[in-house]
Amino acid sequence: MAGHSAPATPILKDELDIVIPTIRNLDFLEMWRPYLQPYHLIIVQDGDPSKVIDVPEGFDYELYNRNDINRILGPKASCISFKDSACRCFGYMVSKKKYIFTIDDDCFVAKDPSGKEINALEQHIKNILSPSTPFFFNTLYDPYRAGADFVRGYPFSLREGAPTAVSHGLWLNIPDYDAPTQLVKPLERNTRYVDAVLTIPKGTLFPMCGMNLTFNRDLIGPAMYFGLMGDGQPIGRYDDMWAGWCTKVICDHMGWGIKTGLPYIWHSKASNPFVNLKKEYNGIYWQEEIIPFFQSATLSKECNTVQKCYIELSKQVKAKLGKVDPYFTKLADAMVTWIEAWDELNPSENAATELPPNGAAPKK
Ligand SMILES: O=c1ccn([C@@H]2O[C@H](COP(=O)(O)OP(=O)(O)O[C@H]3O[C@@H](CO)[C@H](O)[C@H]3O)[C@@H](O)[C@H]2O)c(=O)[nH]1
Ligand SMILES: [Mn+2]
Repeated sequence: MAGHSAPATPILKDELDIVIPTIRNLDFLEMWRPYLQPYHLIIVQDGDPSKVIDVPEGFDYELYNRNDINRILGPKASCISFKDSACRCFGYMVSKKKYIFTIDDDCFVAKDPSGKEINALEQHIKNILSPSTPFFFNTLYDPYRAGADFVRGYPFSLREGAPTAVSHGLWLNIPDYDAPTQLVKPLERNTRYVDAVLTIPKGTLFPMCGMNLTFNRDLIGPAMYFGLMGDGQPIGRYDDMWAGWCTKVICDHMGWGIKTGLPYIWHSKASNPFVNLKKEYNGIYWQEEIIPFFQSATLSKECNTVQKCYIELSKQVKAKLGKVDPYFTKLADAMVTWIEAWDELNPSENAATELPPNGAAPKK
């Protein structure tokens, strides 16, 4: 019949997995159904493995609980956190897809100022498929976005941009504040919708939040280790931060970009600030040492794969942060275990992205 074309295949349908850590339930997926149903879900069930997590009808998924993680990784399961959202990184490891979108189970579809629902995954895909500009700041924000461009004075030699490794989305309603800020501003809600996507400049760290995040797994997957947190650990709620700091140092070294801004999700649930303070206390104190460590971290040109960069970083963590607290020695060892487990589960990807001899950013 004229005029009727087959429904368009959702972009990256077979190249992207959606990773969801959960200790609750997955009812939130009902609101996301129009946007996420075509994609494969990897659900990482935290906490009691005997609890049954119901997945809404019609979603294509695989679900892993702690028994599965222990069975699949054996002793290497020690690097995967228990009773902390950091467990989500197991989903990154078992995925076989090029891209990952990870979202928390208390994040819902937000609306833009016009009242239109935001398809967060669609915006993440636009971000991750278009280049970044880490080497020279474009004052009109994302130059690759329709209706924008590079401004006068922007070097033409840099307008090809760099491969985008990470797309970091934001949150309306409950902002991702630390416990002290939550305690002094319990009623604060983020109502400000900023219509922008920015590349985080090379040499600048940022606080990566894991609740609305997409990354190119083929490029940066091995660096996305959400560090040892939760049960048995002296720190919590710094898993995504740790991954973000390692990832940014490695992206800067490899010549890749990280974007932040659109898309927004609606974050519905404020976790308990007092519980969070107990989890975060050491992190708030230690980060005054951690940040200078990452700001001064250097990687040699022999570090031409993400795995090699990560192992080198783990050695520096042990040497320099091990003095701050024995936890960092344990974390450095867990970083190595993570890479060993990653390479064991992803043997074909071991020939990871290597920087060509001239050091130019690899094309992927
Ligand atoms: O022990 C746990 C606790 C939670 N989860 C799952 O992880 C996400 C985030 O949990 P929650 O929404 O309760 O926590 P927030 O404080 O809002 O999360 C922010 O802090 C980061 C934690 O490091 C998180 O990425 C940020 O968004 C939910 O899906 C819980 O079900 C868990 O698996 N295990
Ligand atoms: Mn939350």
